[in-house]
Amino acid sequence: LPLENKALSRDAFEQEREQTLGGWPTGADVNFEEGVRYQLDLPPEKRFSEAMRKADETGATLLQPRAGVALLQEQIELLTGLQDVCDVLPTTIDAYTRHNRYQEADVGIARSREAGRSLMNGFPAVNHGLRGCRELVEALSKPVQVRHGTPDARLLAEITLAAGFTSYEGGGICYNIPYAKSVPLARSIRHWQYCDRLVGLYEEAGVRINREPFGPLTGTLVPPFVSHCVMILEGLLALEQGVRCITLGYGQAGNLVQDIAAIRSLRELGEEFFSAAGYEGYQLSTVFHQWMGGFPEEESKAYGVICLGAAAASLAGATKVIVKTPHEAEGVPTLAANRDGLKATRQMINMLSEQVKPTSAEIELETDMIKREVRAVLSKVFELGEGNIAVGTVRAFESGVMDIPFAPAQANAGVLMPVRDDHGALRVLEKGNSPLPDDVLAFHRDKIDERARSEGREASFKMVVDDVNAISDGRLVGRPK
Ligand SMILES: CCC[C@H]1O[C@@H](n2cnc3c(N)ncnc32)[C@H](O)[C@@H]1O
Repeated sequence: LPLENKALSRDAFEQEREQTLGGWPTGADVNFEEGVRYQLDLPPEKRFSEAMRKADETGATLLQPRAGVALLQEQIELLTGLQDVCDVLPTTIDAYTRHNRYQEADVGIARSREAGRSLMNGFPAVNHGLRGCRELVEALSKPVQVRHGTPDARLLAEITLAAGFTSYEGGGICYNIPYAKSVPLARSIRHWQYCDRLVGLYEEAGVRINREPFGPLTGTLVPPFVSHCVMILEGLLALEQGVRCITLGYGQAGNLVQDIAAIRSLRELGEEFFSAAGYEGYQLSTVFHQWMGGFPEEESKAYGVICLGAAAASLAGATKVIVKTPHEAEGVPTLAANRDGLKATRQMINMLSEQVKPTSAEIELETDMIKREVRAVLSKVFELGEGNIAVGTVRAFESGVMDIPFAPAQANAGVLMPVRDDHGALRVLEKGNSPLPDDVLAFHRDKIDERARSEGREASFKMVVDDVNAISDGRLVGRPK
């Protein structure tokens, strides 16, 4: 498949659609015009783009959990049990569906029915099909989003969008590099151009669907500039396919100054690059994911992590926060645990939302640093692409210009290495082939040296390992034992 950054033609799209809808019997129920009519009939309070627009208008930070179980009635009960303590709803999709293994998802459904409880780690929306997904949407009073990790998410998009989901998470980079081992990047990017074109066709028919690239990536010490570059590239690729409502994401790193700077710079860089590319009339918002790394097992300590994430999201002015639960260290949370994480987050945000957002010289410095890093990397990506950012992205990963720490994908170089500085901010210990300017690299090195001196040890991979375990062990910086 030629990889170009051009809106897919209607012919190419229709041809590919035939084959996509044939991927599982439930695809046969999907009819685009019927899906558009269903979407147009949804009331505004069930439309994600409306909720995000109002939140940015009023300066609110919306709360959203993750939630997905195998069976339809249980998913309806679960989301019904969550919707009074959150602002927008998820449906987290199971791992079989994420890898297009619908036959095994069928078995998972049957075994869950026999067991009388969910034996899957998410909702198999393709197997439940248009009817099941519509029943879910109709049972709820708030907007619902598809959350998953699918390199080839075309059939999932066709079914869930026609069913009335009004937001779709993911992208060709963010759902490949952290989620797949050997899916060629060109292929996942191309498949996500289909998903974005489908959203573009809904948009052209008057239905605004929100698209949310997955910001945290591997969720392990990812420096802000690294995920920001992925967010902006996926935003540009989506805009070219006709998407006009985009939420750029970022995973909490832990240092408050850096997290606030990360969210503020993400929105500003989004505006900068999207308007420089000539796009206008789009809706841009941000989402802050509460800590995605290892969690303390004790629920009391888990609440500490959840509340720091809630505070950071509010102080940063994020449009939305993805909420964790006190069961994070165990696995799929119970409804009660999910509700408790949301209520603790709501308490924190309510207490902060009336306060003046803090600014400081440190936040300004961090914001400026992130912007310089992103501009340096993206200008190299554009150069590599010779006018085609899709090809530029592939070449950037092949050459290590873009490199995501701790990613399983063969497409990822895996040389760039982050480490926390003495205040817990993420710095670059090993730059790999990242084209960061020398003075920026010197800034990172000085910050790391400061920690090495205060800990009386050399900066090393040992520090990184200590940082990976620090928060589950009760702190931010992985100090020597
Ligand atoms: C981004 C994926 C990791 C996060 O996603 C949560 N997660 C995964 N699957 C489910 C599910 N089926 N229901 C509720 N939360 C879920 C994990 O706990 C973790 O925080």
